[in-house]
Amino acid sequence: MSHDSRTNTIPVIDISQPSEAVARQVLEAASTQGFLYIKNDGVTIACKDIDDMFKLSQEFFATPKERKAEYAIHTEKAGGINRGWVSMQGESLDPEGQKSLQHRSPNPNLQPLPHPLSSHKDLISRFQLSCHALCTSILSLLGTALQISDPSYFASRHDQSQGPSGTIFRMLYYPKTTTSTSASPSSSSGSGLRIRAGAHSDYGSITLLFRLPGQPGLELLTPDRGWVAVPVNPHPADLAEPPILVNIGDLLSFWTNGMLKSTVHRVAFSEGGAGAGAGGKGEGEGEERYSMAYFCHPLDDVQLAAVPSKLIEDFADRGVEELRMQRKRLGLNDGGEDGDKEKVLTAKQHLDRRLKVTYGI
Ligand SMILES: O=C(O)CCC(=O)C(=O)O
Ligand SMILES: [Fe+2]
Repeated sequence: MSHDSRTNTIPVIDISQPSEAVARQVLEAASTQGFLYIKNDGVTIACKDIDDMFKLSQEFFATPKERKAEYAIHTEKAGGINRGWVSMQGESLDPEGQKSLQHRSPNPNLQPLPHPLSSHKDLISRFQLSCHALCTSILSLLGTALQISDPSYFASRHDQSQGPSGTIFRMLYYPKTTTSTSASPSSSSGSGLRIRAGAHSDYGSITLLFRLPGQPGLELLTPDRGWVAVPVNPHPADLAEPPILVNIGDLLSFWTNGMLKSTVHRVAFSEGGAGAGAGGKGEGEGEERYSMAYFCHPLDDVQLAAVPSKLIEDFADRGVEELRMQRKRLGLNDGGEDGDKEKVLTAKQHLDRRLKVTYGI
């Protein structure tokens, strides 16, 4: 498996005019690669808000470490479990330096936020709500394409006005690495590759990922071609704005008998430059990197029973082995620690299991 500039064929889908044909395109990508791009129409999520959020993130991560540490993850000041500032090596999937701030989301009454975020609550709320609106559109298209009798089956179970959920918005910063960290055996592949976020799949239903042109590094694991780079903008000549990258998380995979794919991905930089350089003109310079991820989760008490869709029922036999492997990879016993194979988990129980594996809490 070599690290090179092979790209993949993740489609860019325009969902601004939703139709059954568009829904089928979304399902096709979600059930094969587990990744798709949504053309950024600038309406659901304002381009200026994305730019302003990145500027805010850069300002935040530039503040002194002691200031950020006051809002450390899981502390009361930062809003409790799975909220707050994560420094280097705070996560098990984080071998060489990724820093992040986790927001409970979307929430107009934002958790206590550190400077300078505390002065930009309107922007942060608006951005998170617009992310959620995009997730809702994607979930509705999936419901349509799966021919569920209620096409809003997924979307309504993610209606955040109906109760708490595990939805998290995360601002990420990968600092420039130093010589000493690059020598670390856990983080270097020995082939000039630095792993900045270890191989993992996401916990939730769907994730929206925002990256900056010139800062690639994301790779997904394909069954036939190994690690493949995911460019920030796959068609820079046609798309003035990078499309929004969407990936399916574990939960939507479990929920659909493995029909939708929760694909393993990582962030890796080659020595002397970020990413595999596969993302178009100007990419591959510098090692510092910022990204933002919106991890959309269903309401805590949603039961993750198989979705009432003929397509999913028909898929059940094929998905069995895949789901078994996925549970194993995630450190989840078959049926859970309580050994109850048939038990239907709620979204919260599922998230708690993943957090336990990641943070040991
Ligand atoms: O920074 C990135 O591009 C991806 C981060 C990621 O995969 C995650 O936080 O789950
Ligand atoms: Fe991820």
